[in-house]
Amino acid sequence: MRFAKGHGTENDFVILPDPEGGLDLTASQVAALCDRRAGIGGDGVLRVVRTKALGESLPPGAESAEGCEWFMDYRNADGSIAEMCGNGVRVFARYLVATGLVAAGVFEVGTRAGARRVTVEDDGEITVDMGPVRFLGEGGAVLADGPVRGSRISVGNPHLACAVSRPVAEVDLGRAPVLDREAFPDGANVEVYRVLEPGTLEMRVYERGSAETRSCGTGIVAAAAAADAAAGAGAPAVWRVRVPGGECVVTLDAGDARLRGPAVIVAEGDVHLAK
Ligand SMILES: N[C@@H](CCC[C@H](N)C(=O)O)C(=O)O
Repeated sequence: MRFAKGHGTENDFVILPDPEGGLDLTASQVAALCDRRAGIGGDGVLRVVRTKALGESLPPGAESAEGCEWFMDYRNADGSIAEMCGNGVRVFARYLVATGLVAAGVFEVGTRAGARRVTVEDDGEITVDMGPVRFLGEGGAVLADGPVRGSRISVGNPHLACAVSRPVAEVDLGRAPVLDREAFPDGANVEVYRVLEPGTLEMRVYERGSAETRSCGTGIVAAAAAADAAAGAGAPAVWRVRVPGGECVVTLDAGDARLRGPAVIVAEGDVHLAK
């Protein structure tokens, strides 16, 4: 099977072109592909499929994806399915353009959270209109080195964005955060962030289904939105978010968010899928 490998601020993905939807990708095949020793290695898999060829109906709320030519079938490294992946959409868009499947400019990508508009910027960076950012109240988690509290936020997928007062490098994300199952029935991605100056923050994330990653687009948006809300009147609305893998820019606009940053394809080849 052909594959490509790409990343957005070092959130890395195995890309599987399956335009006509013939591939019945199992969770164990995804986990084998994402294995960093026995496989290609990645935080997730992006299956590139025509929306018309999808062998499944779209979840409620994702109807707007029906009009998109291309659908990002996103899987976490453990094989679980997630509604949205902000860096994944940017890498997916880069792949579509690099392979000539779509002309550069502005186009839409279908996801399980609905259609997402993508802009290929003149400098090569990719901006995604991430849709609405929904605040769902407060929540908490227990990390390896203690409890944290923050905002429960949906960016299509669930997040808990927690402000911390120490450098994020000092937070122990070596173990899966323990979440309150009632507040997070589907689990959550947990971000720890610290505002460095108005409009700039640093963030690390423990992703549902993928453990700690070096960046997470939806998590970057969730952290920026939480910081912006905490800043109150006169908040910057544009946030530079530094993550271990680089930096992205989030623009918050009337409840919606745009995410801008680099996305690159680094390899392509053939891979044997596990049985
Ligand atoms: N890395 C992604 C988020 C991927 C999905 C997440 N792990 C989940 O299960 O919700 C991003 O860039 O947004």
